[in-house]
Amino acid sequence: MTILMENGDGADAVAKGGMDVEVSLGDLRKQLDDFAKARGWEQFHSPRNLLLALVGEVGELSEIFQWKGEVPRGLPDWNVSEKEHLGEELSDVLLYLVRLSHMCGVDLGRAALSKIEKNAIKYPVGRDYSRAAAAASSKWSK
Ligand SMILES: Nc1ccn([C@H]2C[C@H](O)[C@@H](COP(=O)(O)OP(=O)(O)OP(=O)(O)O)O2)c(=O)n1
Repeated sequence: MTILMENGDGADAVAKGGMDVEVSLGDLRKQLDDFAKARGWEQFHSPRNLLLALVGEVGELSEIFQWKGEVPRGLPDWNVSEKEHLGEELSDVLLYLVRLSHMCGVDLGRAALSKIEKNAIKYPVGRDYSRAAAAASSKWSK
């Protein structure tokens, strides 16, 4: 599975013709493998440890938004340093997720594509999703 990494100001950079770098989950998995091997950290990268590290990073990500109230898409009022910090925490979450999946023997790209297909079946196009609460409930259509 390939994801697009945006250099610069996220969605704005793309709109302004900023450079995109293509990165595959496989690339990240391999780099994380090399990173852990080089430091003798494989012994610490058990599924449970990685899950706890992932949750910790989700906490750090949440702290960035904590007490700010709702923020508009694209975060137009955030400065470069705030966006850089956000990018770092998002990356920590992604990297631990990729590593955790690998250590659990799950092909994350394949699993994600399959889940998107299941989501599309569960939430078919054309239904009334105007009530957000209804769209979030798995029982709403039964
Ligand atoms: N045993 C470890 C420790 C770190 N990392 C990598 C994955 C994360 O991308 C990043 C996390 O590093 P830190 O634990 O230093 O966390 P932060 O970067 O968030 O630093 P801080 O908590 O000081 O803000 O390093 C790793 O793979 N295995």
